Amino acid sequence: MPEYDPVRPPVALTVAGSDSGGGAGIQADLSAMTAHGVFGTAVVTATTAQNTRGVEDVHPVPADHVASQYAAVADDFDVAAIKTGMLATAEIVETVTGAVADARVPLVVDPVMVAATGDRLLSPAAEEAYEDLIAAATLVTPNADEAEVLTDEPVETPADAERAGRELVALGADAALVKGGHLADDDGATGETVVDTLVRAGGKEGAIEVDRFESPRIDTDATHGSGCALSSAVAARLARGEPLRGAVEKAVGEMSEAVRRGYDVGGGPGAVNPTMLGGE
Ligand SMILES: Cc1ncc(COP(=O)(O)O)c(N)n1
Repeated sequence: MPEYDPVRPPVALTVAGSDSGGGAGIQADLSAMTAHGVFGTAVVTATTAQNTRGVEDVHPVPADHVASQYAAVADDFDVAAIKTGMLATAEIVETVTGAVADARVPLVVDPVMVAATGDRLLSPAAEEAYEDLIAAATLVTPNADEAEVLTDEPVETPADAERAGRELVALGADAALVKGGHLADDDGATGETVVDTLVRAGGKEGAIEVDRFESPRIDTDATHGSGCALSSAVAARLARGEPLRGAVEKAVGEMSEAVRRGYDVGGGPGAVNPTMLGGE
């Protein structure tokens, strides 16, 4: 790996929505990237009028302006990894898929559909448009609900998560991390442990490799921004040149601390603290 130069750090790009409440979206992504010593550039896909209690209003950015933001960044910076978050509409999903098609850098796709507060962040018509973006992904990071929508099958246990991960890899993603925050155990109970399942293509002779990462379940509803921070952490590590499996394992491991030390700001459930991420 090249020696780290703080004046010329690796550059990553987030393509995501703005959370006026600061806990998720672009705001969480840039904090997570900075915590990794990675310079964050940002293409804003939508602004949300949002706080810890919910999403009041969503204003998608016109797709041609999403494309011009992307071109401005791609023309000037040596972007080493890209992550996508909230893409809001089918047109924006398609525009971003077209824009990243020849980027030739790792692409982490967090298929944001619904906020932790239950508010929709993606038009239902856009769910199908995600297939082509997933096919281009180095890693796709759905939670159980998003994995259900993307694979059309229930995702309730780690075994289901593995099946969904295999299906996302069959769609063309190099790897899928199906997050286990909302899953029961294999035997149906909600246990002390959260199991995140990583399915990767490209083992020997095309074999699929499966890893299960276990973390202690933290009893809190202050998980706002956790998906954004995790996918940005993986993108930042990939921008630093780390291999995928290790990047995911470290990012998943560090998320416990980001949740445990979450911010208690605003009247609703608080947000994770992305500055806890980015260790060696
Ligand atoms: C702009 C934006 N992007 C993503 C999320 C998802 O985050 P969460 O599921 O934690 O609410 C969000 N609420 N707002």
